[in-house]
Amino acid sequence: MPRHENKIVTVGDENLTITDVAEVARQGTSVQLADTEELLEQVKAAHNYIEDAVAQNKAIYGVTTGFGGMADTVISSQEAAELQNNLIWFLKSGAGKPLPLADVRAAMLLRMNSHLKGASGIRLKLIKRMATFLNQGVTPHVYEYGSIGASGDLVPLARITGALIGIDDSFTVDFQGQSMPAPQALKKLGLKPLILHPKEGLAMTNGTSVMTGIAALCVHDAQQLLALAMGTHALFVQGLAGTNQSFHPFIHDLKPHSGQKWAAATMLDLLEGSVLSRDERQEQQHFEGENLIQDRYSLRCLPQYLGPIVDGLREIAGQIEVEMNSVTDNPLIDVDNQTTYHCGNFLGQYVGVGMDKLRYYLGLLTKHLDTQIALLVAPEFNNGLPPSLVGNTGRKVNMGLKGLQITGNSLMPLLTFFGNSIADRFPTHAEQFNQNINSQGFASANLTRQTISISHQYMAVALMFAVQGVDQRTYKVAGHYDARECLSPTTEKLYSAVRAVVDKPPSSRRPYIWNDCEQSLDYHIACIATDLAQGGIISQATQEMGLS
Ligand SMILES: O=C(O)/C=C/c1ccncc1
Repeated sequence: MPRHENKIVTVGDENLTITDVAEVARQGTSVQLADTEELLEQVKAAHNYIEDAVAQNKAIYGVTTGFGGMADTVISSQEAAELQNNLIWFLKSGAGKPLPLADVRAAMLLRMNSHLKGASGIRLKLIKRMATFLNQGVTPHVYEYGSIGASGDLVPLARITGALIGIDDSFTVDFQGQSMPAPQALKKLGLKPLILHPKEGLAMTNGTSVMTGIAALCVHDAQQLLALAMGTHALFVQGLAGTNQSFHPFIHDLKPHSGQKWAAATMLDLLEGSVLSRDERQEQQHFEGENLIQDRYSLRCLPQYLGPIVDGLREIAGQIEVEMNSVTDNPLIDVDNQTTYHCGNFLGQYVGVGMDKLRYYLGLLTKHLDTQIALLVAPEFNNGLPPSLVGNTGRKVNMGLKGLQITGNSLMPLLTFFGNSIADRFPTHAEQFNQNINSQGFASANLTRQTISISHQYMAVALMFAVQGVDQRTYKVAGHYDARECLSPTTEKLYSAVRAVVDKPPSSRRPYIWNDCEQSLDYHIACIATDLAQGGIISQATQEMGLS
């Protein structure tokens, strides 16, 4: 994992952002606890409240009672610690493949953050242990199935907790790339195994941190995909010799949805200075009836189509940030009033519904790109480009980007399929009817992670079409194939980044794809998709373009 040497994310005093989560989870940025006296006192006071309550045999759910549908069982103060340690055992029931390490890191960061609000009754020692794991690159192995997102992510968080305390060798971790039993990892870190105190097992496991961690990373990636889609559309408009007139502010001030206005203004900026698209902000260019006087809907209605996606994504990002900075266990301890509240903040409904919507938006986003590709390959609609964007038309056996389009066509329906919701499909009898309503937030976040990965593959295909399209439009306009000279200066950055990633420098003599047999398109897709997944050269370009 590349380390962000200079940055440290402080946890506990301010709200964490989605960027903070992405940096800690993926780039190895270090974390530190805010050392505000008041904050740390609050955490200690909540734990003391629990210790006192147990000593006095007070009835508190999950502390001196059994769990969930067995909350009618009385637990004595002598058994109160064992109850918590046993919780980790009965929840050791995950299934499937391991979750990506970055997702588990995100989860640990968010669990720390939640506990530092001082309403959970957990020892500072345990919270600090999560920081140590994050900073030392030690990540518990967690399974990808096992949470219904109702009493939070009980099963995945139990794996994390068991590893943090080193309860048994069957709880394993990744220690800087090496798999090992958690107790061995603790030894290497100079830490001793811990026994959970009353409430601590519940405080650790009863929360939305895993699904929210995954969701935060998905939102981060989706924002990047939206930025990239904008840049790619701007290349498509240029490849198709489209107009910028439909993005004129006059139009969008008359239907002023914020996402629509943003999309229109962004397209105008992206196309500024292009000699490939038609600049018709003032008036219509020369028209002789050889083509439609206005562009087809996928170009002309671009802001109206993308607007709800832009606004929707913004809303989801806001909700995920609130969830990230929330306390999500039960019961919650009110130190000031020396009392506890039974509640259900662990229900991950905002994550479930938000991630359902996010996948739906990703499906819509790709469907639109697929439509532009369909225009680009059809001589009837592409304003004079060769069929399937064949490079060397003199070589009759060349079929151009036919296979590439089919690959894109195989991915797009998958993405709209994944746009189906899961939050509305829940097990009706979960946990003795106690968790009889549940969010499926974890499943929804996991499905979204898969959708993001397919979207990266799709986006690679779209970018390859965009590059070939603008090269061929350049030839029509300027008699050579080096699109850098004709593109708007902003979109030139994206174009050049793609050419760099596939290691095919632009040339005035040939477009990106000339003869079919001269490159492996599957290899190019893989190079671009990997660059996108890693936030590489192409993401840097969208940042320089002011898109992300
Ligand atoms: O009802 C709750 O608040 C929690 C339920 C639960 C069930 C199983 N394990 C841990 C917590």
